[in-house]
Amino acid sequence: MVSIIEDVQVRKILDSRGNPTIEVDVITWNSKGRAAAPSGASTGSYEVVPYPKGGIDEVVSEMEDLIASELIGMDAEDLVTIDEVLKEVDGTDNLSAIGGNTTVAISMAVAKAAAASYNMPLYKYIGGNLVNELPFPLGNMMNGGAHAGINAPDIQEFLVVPVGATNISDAVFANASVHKRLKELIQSKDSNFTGGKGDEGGWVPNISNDAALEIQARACEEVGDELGIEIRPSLDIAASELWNAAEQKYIYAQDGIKRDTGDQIDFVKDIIDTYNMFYVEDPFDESDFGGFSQLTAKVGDKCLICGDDLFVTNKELLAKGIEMKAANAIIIKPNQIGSLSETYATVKLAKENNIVPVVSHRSGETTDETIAHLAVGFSSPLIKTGAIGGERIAKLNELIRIEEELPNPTMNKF
Ligand SMILES: C=C(OP(=O)(O)O)C(=O)O
Ligand SMILES: [Mg+2]
Repeated sequence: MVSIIEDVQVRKILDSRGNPTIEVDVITWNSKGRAAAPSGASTGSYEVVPYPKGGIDEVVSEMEDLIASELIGMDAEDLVTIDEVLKEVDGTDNLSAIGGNTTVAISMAVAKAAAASYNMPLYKYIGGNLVNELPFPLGNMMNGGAHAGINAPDIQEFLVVPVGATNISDAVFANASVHKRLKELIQSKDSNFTGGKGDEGGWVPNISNDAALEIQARACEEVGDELGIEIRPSLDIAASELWNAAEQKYIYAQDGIKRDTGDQIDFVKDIIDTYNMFYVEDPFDESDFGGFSQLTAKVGDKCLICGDDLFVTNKELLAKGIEMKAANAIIIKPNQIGSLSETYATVKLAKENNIVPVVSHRSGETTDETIAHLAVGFSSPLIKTGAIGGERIAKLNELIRIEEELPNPTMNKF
């Protein structure tokens, strides 16, 4: 079947932070695909540029017709060529002319339109008929750093993974239970706690990093015992946000501590050992492949060390990381690289080299559920998409629906 594109429509919609973001409809002769782009707050320096200088308004008012005229008549199934045409229309190295959020929303909407023209869900269109694995959800429990206000911990994300869950429904409800338990535990430690949440729905406590690590571990243990499901703590340190290049130190403002790279290696290793961490993301600055390599050599046999700002979903940066043995996991955020076909190429390279691909949301999200389909379609062992909040549960609930549709669903393996 040929899924000829008949129209491309671009609009400005709200994201979860109340900022404008882009939504695209791609219409073929027999189907429609819709996708919206997310946005980051702790973005990596080597991500593509999300929008042209004039922002989304410039895309909607000046570029919609240009983009549509290029794509109309093309086959939505030929995503690689479509993504190349979008890059040619942009004409820059970093997609700054039409914006990586513009190209990624179009790219995802094209794939969804192609899938819909076969009456097929996106995960099946990408992963094939035999795909049957659900990702374990990395649930966001407490927020600090760039995703929270002052007095919050410096570590950006305190996460949990219900590694003992045998189905996605138990897994997402286990995460929600830990989130509830943590509210009680924070209240007992922090008399100023108002119940405030960060950008990704985690609580924002006014406590030290150590205190947050302790209650995170306690909540995992208590809820895990109650449910009979092993739940392991995890972190996104987002260390690029803490790195002060002039001082060559990581600044932990909440704790009043500065750490050089050697101290940071010891600090993170100690946390991994003490709390039996399952996963630690961005423990070093985005330029410090060496620090990543040293830590991975020490703890990579028992903990996933994941690069987010380090790799920005970029195949070349991942190749460098593979060469240097810098990490054993990679965050996959399609809008960091600007197209679904390049996202796929990065996932493929990761899998070929036993690097765990972790499909992820951004801190600014919409109710778009595409990444749930990508995680299943790519057979990604993990998905990072929050635990509660409308824009987060849009993905989690979609995973529950996908599990129901699959003939022999099973949780993924690591
Ligand atoms: C989701 C994250 O945050 P942001 O979207 O702000 O980059 C992250 O750092 O993993
Ligand atoms: Mg991150």
